[in-house]
Amino acid sequence: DILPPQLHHYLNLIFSHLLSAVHPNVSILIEEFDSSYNNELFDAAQSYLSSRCFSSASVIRLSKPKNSRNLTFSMDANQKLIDSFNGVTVRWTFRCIERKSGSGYAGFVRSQDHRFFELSFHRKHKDVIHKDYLPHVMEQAELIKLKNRERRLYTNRSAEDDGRLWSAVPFNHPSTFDAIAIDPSLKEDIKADLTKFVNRREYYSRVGRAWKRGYLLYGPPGTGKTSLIAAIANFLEFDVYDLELTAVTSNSQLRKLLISTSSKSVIVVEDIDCTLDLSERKKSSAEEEAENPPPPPQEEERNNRRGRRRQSGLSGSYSTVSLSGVLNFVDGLWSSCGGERLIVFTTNHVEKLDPALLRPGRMDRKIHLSFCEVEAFKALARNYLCVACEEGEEGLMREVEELLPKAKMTPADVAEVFMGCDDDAEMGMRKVVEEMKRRVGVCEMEALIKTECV
Ligand SMILES: Nc1ncnc2c1ncn2[C@@H]1O[C@H](COP(=O)(O)OP(=O)(O)OP(=O)(O)O)[C@@H](O)[C@H]1O
Repeated sequence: DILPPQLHHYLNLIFSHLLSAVHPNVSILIEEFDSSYNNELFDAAQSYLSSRCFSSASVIRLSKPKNSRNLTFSMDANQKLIDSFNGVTVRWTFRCIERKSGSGYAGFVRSQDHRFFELSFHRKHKDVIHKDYLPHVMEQAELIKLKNRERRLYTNRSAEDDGRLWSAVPFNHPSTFDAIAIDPSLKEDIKADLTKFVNRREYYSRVGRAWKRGYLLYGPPGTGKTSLIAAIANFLEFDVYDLELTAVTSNSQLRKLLISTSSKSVIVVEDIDCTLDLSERKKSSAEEEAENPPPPPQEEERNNRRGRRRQSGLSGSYSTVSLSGVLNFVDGLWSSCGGERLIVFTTNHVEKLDPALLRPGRMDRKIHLSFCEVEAFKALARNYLCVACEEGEEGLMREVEELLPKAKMTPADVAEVFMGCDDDAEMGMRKVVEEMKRRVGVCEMEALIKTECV
């Protein structure tokens, strides 16, 4: 207190010079989680170092994620790795500290371990590290990611168990547009729509809209809704996020889930009518918000518990997410982080859905998938039996054409019959005609009983 400020300043300078002479190195800590979300720099460092650790580290962890094509190298705890960049030498250390109790986010218990990288270098290189080296690490990691890119299927169903928002497995669904049996013109129309969508980055930015598109697929079970989603993801080479609304405990958790999705992804909510309570669907979202203001923290926690109970099947099966939460999701405010996303809802009962959900801008395309028609049948016969219906099996094909409209067979029903006949095309066609006749017979019998009752 008695020293004049100028002297203070000089003494400080002298001490810091002395300190840097004794401890010339500084460290940057890069933690796995940044408050609530995955720290992208940690992920980048992990990818970057995995490419280097094979040649430099003395102990390496090697793993092969289930169904993945690639091997993953990673550093063991407290393992050190020396890297150099433009003549600057840096030292990376991987640290893993076991936590006593997990601290949660969004109601989850996070992984018990506190994992982070420690990057050490001489303090005179601070600027190079900050301005050049770290961007270089991010860039290299991006290249590695592109090279090893494996599309992933994310789900929030069991993610809670390992403390994450989403758990992921490689996405290897074999469905393609070639294998999907739907009206050929509808197929071409969907492909053109998707291609146009992914090529319109500039357009969406110019008109000030989130770069997202909403599809609703509706129709009876077994008409190919799930198969079409997989075909779309394969066509666009997008990841898939399978969002189970009944496992989402609140609107705020829904937001967190959506914000953590990556660009170039398809976000799927299957059977939306079964997962969202639409009993008050005639209310506008504003009315609903007025009636259900955001709950106080204790209430939110109660809702979370209720959500967990629902998940475990103890009470009902609907999500605690409200219609307005889902409408906000479809409106895409959360996707302000950029990047294209396709949102797909499926339902077997389109009539149960709130008109607010269906309006253009929310659901841009409504695609009806229905019972098997002639073109779809021919496509299935080609795929499953290698039969070109135009040439062979003409007699049976004529019967199929006659019976198909009355038999109400879904593509799944037809595929099931064909699957049972291995590669025997004639048997496949005969069996499918028999099945159609049986169904038409049942329909006629039911109609007869109905008229007799009347
Ligand atoms: N249009 C189709 N083209 C080719 N295969 C189909 C088609 N529809 C159904 N299938 C076959 O039937 C199986 C079930 O279809 P899928 O699960 O896609 O139907 P869905 O409409 O999603 O049914 P649900 O409403 O019960 O979920 C698929 O594995 C696929 O082999």
